[in-house]
Amino acid sequence: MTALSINLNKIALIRNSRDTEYPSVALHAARCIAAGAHGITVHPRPDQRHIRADDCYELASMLEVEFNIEGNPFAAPAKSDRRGVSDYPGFMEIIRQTKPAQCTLVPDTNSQLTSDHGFNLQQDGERLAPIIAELKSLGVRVSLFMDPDPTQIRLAKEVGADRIELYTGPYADSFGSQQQDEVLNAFVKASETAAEVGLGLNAGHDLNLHNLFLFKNSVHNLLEVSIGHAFTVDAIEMGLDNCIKSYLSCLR
Ligand SMILES: CC(=O)[C@@H](O)[C@H](O)COP(=O)(O)O
Ligand SMILES: NCC(=O)COP(=O)(O)O
Repeated sequence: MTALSINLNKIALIRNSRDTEYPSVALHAARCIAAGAHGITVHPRPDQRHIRADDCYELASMLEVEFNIEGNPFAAPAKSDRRGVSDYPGFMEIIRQTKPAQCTLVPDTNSQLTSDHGFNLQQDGERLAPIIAELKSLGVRVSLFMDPDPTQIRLAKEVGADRIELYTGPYADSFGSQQQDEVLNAFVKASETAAEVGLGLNAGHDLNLHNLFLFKNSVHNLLEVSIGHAFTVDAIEMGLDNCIKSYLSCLR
């Protein structure tokens, strides 16, 4: 069965909209796990718009399920602009302090609204290699956020990744349109390439209750999906327990 990892970015976004600790990211993580989630994902960005470094430390101290921290490995330390909120220590420092089960490296710039592309390893592979080596020396599984490009996926193996996470935004955008099958086929071929070179396969971004079942049953050997944006809204509408059950039913 494909593992369901719940991304808590949007819970943190709601919390950060006031000077309060409610909703608690850690408590929400515990509720998701009690309802059946297999793992928790967070994406600390330098502006700490949602997930903060302190959230990562708290989650790392309590989670007994897979913890996946996503982010730009080249993101440098940044001063906090909020009273009472710790500075952002740099992405790699967060990983060194937390040693999560998995780290998903994402090529986001600080100003991006959201993640919207995978790595270009012809451009970034050389400077990623030592980072990947350090992560693996910490005992952290390394996943690279990738577009469904077989050439790039082969390079992901060469630079030492354990897995790739396919960026599923284009699939979600095409879902239900005339372009759906063509776009989905690119992801199927990418999954075949990952399997061929011995990379584990994760996927995420804009997956939801409408498009998840087809994706999961089309690609090969999907080990994990990380879902947050749509999940958060669905949970408001359906209730958390029913929502987790509905997403899990798409993954069986
Ligand atoms: C890498 C990815 O696609 C998402 O995991 C990312 O966390 C989305 O970030 P925002 O929640 O900041 O849009
Ligand atoms: N890696 C994808 C993720 O963690 C959540 O993406 P989304 O469901 O918030 O689009």
